[in-house]
Amino acid sequence: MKNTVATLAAMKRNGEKISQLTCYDYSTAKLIDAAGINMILVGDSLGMTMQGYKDTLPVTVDEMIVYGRSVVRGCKETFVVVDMPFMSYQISIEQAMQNAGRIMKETGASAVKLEGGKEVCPQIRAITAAGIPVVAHIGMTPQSVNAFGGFTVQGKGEANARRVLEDALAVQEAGAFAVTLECVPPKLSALITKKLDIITIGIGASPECDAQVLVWQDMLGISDFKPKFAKHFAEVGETMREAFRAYDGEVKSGVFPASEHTFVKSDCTEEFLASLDVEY
Ligand SMILES: Nc1nc(=O)c2c([nH]1)NC[C@@H]1CN(c3ccc(C(=O)N[C@@H](CCC(=O)O)C(=O)O)cc3)CN21
Ligand SMILES: CC(C)C(=O)C(=O)O
Ligand SMILES: [Mg+2]
Repeated sequence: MKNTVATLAAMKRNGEKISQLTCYDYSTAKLIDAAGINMILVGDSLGMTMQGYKDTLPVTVDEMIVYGRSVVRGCKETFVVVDMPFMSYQISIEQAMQNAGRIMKETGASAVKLEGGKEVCPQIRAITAAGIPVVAHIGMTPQSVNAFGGFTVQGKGEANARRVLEDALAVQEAGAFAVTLECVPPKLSALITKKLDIITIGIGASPECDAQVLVWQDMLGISDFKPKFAKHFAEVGETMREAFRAYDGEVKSGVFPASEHTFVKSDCTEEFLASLDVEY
């Protein structure tokens, strides 16, 4: 079944959990789509996982579009959300709409996501008014890493908890159809999930959230990144390292390629090859 804003909202109403993974390429998108994952996030975390930056700030709209359209081509049923990168929506409503429009037109995604609470509600209102579904993202918003002084848990203490709840209510009121709660403590994110009609998507949050998201390299043990929430569902990184070592060994020992990996049937006879006498 194709996932849409309507089917996802119905899942929340029926108390069914929603799965989301990040993804940045076509081959992985096909695997995620075939597994029945409801949503993909083409996250600006690609600046770290795919490009090796220390944070997400250098990522551009053009880059999000290249990765985003690759993922969309791999999805038949999964709902694709693309992150708006740092400084592509903060400057003005006009800038936010222009970039959200470009992302939708040039990737074929079904929604955009942007970080922030009350301060980005004018942008959320304008983008949704243009018919573009918006996912908000509150709590630990990685594009503010320099303001936070690190990727640290937000919503600690009563004043911060109140602010996170107010942000959640504000983005819902502004028209977001879902909100990501990143590193928001469990009781607070459970309360937000109860209070909101829109979908809450947890990462390092509560199992009570309507949806959960993880970075795909983290859940497969491929990244060197191990925050508390990054459960490994397989050790694919170790499997890859072993396969690379095996390949290296077989190339160097001459075991690979074997005759079944070569085009034996298309070959010329040895007599003919011996008769070749070509000069430059
Ligand atoms: N590979 C990857 N996975 C992610 O989940 C992810 C990214 N990259 N890049 C963008 C953001 C950054 N994120 C982060 C980064 C670090 C922590 C972290 O180290 N958290 C500490 C808690 C710190 C505290 O106690 O305040 C932890 O121990 O989990 C969490 C989320 C989540 N996102
Ligand atoms: C970690 C998730 C929520 C994200 O925003 C990203 O992958 O960029
Ligand atoms: Mg992001």
